[in-house]
Amino acid sequence: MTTTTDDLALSVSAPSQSTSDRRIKTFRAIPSPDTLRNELPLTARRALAVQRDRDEIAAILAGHDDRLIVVVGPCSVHDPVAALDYARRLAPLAAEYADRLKIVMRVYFEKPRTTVGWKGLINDPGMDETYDVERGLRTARSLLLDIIDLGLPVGTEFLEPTSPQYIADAVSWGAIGARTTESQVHRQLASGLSMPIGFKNGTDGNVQVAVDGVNAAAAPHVFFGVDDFGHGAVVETVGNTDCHIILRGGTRGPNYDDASVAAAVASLAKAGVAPKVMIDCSHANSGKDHIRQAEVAREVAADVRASRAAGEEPTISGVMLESFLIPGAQSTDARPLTYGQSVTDKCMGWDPTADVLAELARS
Ligand SMILES: O=C[C@H](O)[C@H](O)COP(=O)(O)O
Ligand SMILES: C=C(OP(=O)(O)O)C(=O)O
Repeated sequence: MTTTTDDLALSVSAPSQSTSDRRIKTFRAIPSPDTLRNELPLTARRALAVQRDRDEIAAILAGHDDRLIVVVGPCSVHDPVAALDYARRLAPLAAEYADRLKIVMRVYFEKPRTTVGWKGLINDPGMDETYDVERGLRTARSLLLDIIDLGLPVGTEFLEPTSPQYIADAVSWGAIGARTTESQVHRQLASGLSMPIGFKNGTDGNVQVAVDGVNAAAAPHVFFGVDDFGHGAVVETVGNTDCHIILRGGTRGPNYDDASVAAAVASLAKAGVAPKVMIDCSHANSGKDHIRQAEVAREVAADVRASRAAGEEPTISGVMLESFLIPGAQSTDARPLTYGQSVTDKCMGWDPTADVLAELARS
């Protein structure tokens, strides 16, 4: 290659200008998934429990088990002590209603934001913008193991495409959120995840994007990822046929009424997907009003009861509730923080949660 006078002039005026990483402040190394999993092992006993729970959830979604899946717990985990305290209250109810409900604790470590905000315990465990992701991953994994030891299956939203490598072995059910349900990256991810996955409808209420997500995740994919040792890798998946949609309402209002559920089932049938739906009683279905969540859950319970009484197989196979020890929500900036209260969306308190679980069990 010949060097021109222009090249020479450029190299003198800007000798070390790189075109890459112009907006990156730092890269910080973190342990590989393999290192963290060895440090906090799932163990054979817990792995058996996770596999049994995944199988039971998949059987409910396939219509082979007529229990109702109930994903219940805080909007987000910020304090592992309070989350474990919640799990200790939930575990006896999960055992008591086990013949009618499959209770899964909502243990959400990654929060998708409408614009900006705290992104969850893995991203910033101190909620102080120190972003100690290594501590976040360790705390998250350790909490999952403790909850499994109480006999509860764990459900979480998968948001970062590489974080599942650190925790997914301990998760029995997963969600792809309303803000990422249309994302190819998340559909590919779901196609390789080992547990049933629910796709939320879009924030605008578009259900078709969730149906498309279920269909896309059922197919095999090849994409960029990270292997167990943290090395860049090409990932090939076999596809995940245990996926379903979650109706969470949208900007035009709730979508858990009979007509909306029937329309969603018709879209699923048209796409050749099993007509199984989970209703999120929170978010746009409750207008983000935590007190309204209980009413939504009661209406869903009545619907399930009515279809059973009519001898029909209910299309609603699950519900989701955002619930914590103390009702409502507080700011992430509050100091001191109120123990057991959400720092993201408003949650139902413990007592109404226990009442709703009893009602769902009766349905
Ligand atoms: O479930 C939690 C929130 O609704 C979601 O993360 C969006 O939060 P935001 O609108 O407060 O950013
Ligand atoms: C972020 C959540 O919900 P959605 O994606 O429906 O907004 C959530 O369930 O925490």
